[in-house]
Amino acid sequence: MKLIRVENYEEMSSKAAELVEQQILGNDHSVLGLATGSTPLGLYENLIQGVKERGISYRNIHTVNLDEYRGLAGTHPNSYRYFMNKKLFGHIDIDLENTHIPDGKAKSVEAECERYEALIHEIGPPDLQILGMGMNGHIGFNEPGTKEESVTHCVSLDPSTRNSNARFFSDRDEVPTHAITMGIESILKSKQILVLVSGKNKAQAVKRLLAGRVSEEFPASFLWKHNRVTLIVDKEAYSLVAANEE
Ligand SMILES: N[C@@H]1[C@@H](O)[C@H](O)[C@@H](COP(=O)(O)O)O[C@@H]1O
Repeated sequence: MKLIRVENYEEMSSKAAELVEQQILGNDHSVLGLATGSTPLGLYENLIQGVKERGISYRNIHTVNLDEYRGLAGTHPNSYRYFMNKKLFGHIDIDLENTHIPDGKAKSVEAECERYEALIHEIGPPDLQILGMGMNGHIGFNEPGTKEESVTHCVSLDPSTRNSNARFFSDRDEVPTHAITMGIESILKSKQILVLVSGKNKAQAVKRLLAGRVSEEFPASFLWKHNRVTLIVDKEAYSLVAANEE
């Protein structure tokens, strides 16, 4: 795992954008794996700037998102489809037809998971997958206990994840109880993975990740099984590791 230590959220976001744009400049037909949550927001702002100021084009780019809440339509303001359209896709020259996110409203969740997993393979595993990390080490919505062999599946969300994501909803009870997520195996198929972690509330998780012990109990630790992972971590998120080094 390649570690890039940066000062703060802004630096993490611009460094990440630099790496994403490098990928696009190297191959303008790249497949990007995208994430939601607060962490990649700064990255997306930088990517939007890249279109306006650096002439980056997404015309031939395809994207696959990691996950979607079960039960929310793409028009729901808390759905990840809505988030992606608002925060990124609506501001860049991407063809929306080339952007993929599981359908939270699909009638049959099993069929939707199968369709989505097949789609990832059809358009190719992402050349570059962006990941955030939950405080309990979840990646996508792969909660502790998820098997390494997991592909796209429906999960019951951990109470801690629902609590933490409640900040996006007007009421905690509105946070969906289930989600569709790419599995650990689906994520590890990506050619390259870029993990972004920022802030004090992730310091414990960064410490656990960098301890290097691979365990189902901490899903992000499976990233040690991939040979092209870059972790960009800011000072606060790295603080507990730094304290140990002193
Ligand atoms: N499903 C998403 C993840 O893809 C995200 O990486 C994580 C961290 O969120 P945040 O970046 O807001 O801390 O939790 C959410 O539940």
